[in-house]
Amino acid sequence: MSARVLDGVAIAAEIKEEVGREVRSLAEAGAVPGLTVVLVGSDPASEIYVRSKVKSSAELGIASNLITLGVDTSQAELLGILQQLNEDDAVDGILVQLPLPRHIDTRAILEAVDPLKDVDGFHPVNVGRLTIGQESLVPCTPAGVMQVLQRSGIAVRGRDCVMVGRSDIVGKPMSTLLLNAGATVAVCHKETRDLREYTRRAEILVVATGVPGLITPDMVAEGAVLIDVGINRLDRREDVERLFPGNAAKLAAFDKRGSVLVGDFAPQSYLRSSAYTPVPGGVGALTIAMLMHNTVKAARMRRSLPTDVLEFA
Ligand SMILES: Nc1nc(=O)c2c([nH]1)NC[C@@H]1CN(c3ccc(C(=O)N[C@@H](CCC(=O)O)C(=O)O)cc3)C=[N+]21
Ligand SMILES: [Mg+2]
Repeated sequence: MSARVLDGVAIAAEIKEEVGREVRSLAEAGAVPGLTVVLVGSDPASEIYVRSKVKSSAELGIASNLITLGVDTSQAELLGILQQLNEDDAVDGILVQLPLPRHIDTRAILEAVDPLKDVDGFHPVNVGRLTIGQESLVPCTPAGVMQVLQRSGIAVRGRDCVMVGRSDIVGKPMSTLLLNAGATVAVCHKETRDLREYTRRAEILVVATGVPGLITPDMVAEGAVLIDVGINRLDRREDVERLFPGNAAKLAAFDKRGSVLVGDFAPQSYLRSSAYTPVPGGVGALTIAMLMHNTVKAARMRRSLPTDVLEFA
């Protein structure tokens, strides 16, 4: 069987186009959506992600603002800034880039964001609303996976789905979304005794562990749909050679840049699938598009405008 590549970049572009239209219609009504991203410290990966969030916002006409704070910013200072942003009527979406420095209590910060401005969907109110199937701001990466499935014509209702990874950011909300969509869902994690026994049953297998090459072909059912949420940067050539034996394209990419991005699936496992999301260019590409979508959705919710006019909620 030859597997279909699920093109995250193309799907993200389609969503961004829709969001751009929604931004223009809000702007015409005098309500330009605003997104503020808060970055504490100077982690190089975080800086890249944050810049690309700000750039995408600008492209779509969202008024974005980046607040960068020193690594030694206190929790109290950060809470003060969030309070100002909560009260600022020009701010529809607030995103505090993670990870935060160790001296800051991440949960306390996430809970200080107004749930109506919580475009990451990490506030307990949004987590709870998602769990009971009420309208909410949904975490961007799992929401992006649902869009990939839907826009690729892959049915979820009644299917056997396995989620590997139980993080609050991906695994838990992803399994909730699949469950709410009518799937049978098993959630596996580091303590799972026989991972393969579960993954081999999956018609849709979603993996978000951060372990490059964790899922090998023997763990994949023939014809399964594979969704790779892992983003791992390899910066040793021997690791690339081990995980991608004979893959000239990956090695060439490594030799050009000194590192490559790889997912949690060993590439040979794609050969058994009916469809899969590549890394890069799969699910990761959706994360920012969904952030843009959530910003528009937040802008509408806060003004009591209907959200069912959006392409999806
Ligand atoms: N509060 C918070 N919210 C987040 O949503 C958040 C965060 N903190 N911290 C870091 C992670 C990571 N993240 C990504 C954004 C874009 C790509 C992305 O565009 N990936 C592309 C390109 C990757 C590349 O080439 O570097 C791809 O996978 O194809 C990936 C990952 C958002 N995060
Ligand atoms: Mg996870």
